[in-house]
Amino acid sequence: MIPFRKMHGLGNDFVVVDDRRTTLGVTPARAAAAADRHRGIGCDQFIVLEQPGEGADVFMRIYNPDGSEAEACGNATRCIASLLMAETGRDRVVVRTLRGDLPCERLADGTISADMGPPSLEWQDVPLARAMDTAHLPMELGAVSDPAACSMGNPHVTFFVGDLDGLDWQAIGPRAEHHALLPARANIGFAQVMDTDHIRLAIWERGAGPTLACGSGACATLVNAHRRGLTGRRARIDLPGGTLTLEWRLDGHVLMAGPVATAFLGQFDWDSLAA
Ligand SMILES: N[C@H](CCC[C@H](N)C(=O)O)C(=O)O
Repeated sequence: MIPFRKMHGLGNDFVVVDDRRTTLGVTPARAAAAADRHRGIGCDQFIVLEQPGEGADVFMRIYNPDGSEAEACGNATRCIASLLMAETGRDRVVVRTLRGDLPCERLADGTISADMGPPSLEWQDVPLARAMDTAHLPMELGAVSDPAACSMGNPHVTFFVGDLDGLDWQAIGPRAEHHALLPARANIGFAQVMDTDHIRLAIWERGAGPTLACGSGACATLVNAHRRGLTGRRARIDLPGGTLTLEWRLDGHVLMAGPVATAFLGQFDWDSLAA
């Protein structure tokens, strides 16, 4: 049997397996089977801990429920950082991901902060299908249009909307995710700017659909809101599952802080998931 830990940040939930001293045989299909909420354990992302090599405390691999691999996941970064902090007794750890090394810190109030690195604002880096200004994409989908895009290692598109509650964003999300301008698909944010330091945000995640929160999406939203002159460099971002505190530092790095939790521990085997 394979032991796992079920964790979440603001209800963005993860199955975490530790493959640092074992070879569990994780494949995209197996990760997808474990993430299935009806036939598996169920989660927004399936997280595999691996040996990092020099310079980091752990390598974190991230699978979406459709089996695709994500380069970044802000909430899982914070969850895994808290695990490593408990393991090492330290209040600072470095989580290595496909996106790079992300330094994390336990703050005085017990929340976990992650340095998600600088965004990429070039169209090739998002990536977009052709050269354009990433602050204004020629994309119109029913009630929403003119989004901004950036990469936090993974691709994000942000629509700024007047009234989030009145918007059927779950219908627009999958159409935007698969839009022809987005060759690697993208995570799609719907942001209502309440004030220059306060945003309400709903996210349609690439490969996962609607989630209660998305950390990298919150980072991208602050970046895009500031580029559009809608907010300052710090904001509280309210997601369906709770609140994240964001700062786009002057050195370009985006910092994101919020709570993490372990819901339960369990065990499973690949064969019963495949049934
Ligand atoms: N929930 C994650 C993001 C997962 C991103 C994934 N859906 C992708 O394909 O990029 C977060 O907290 O940042």
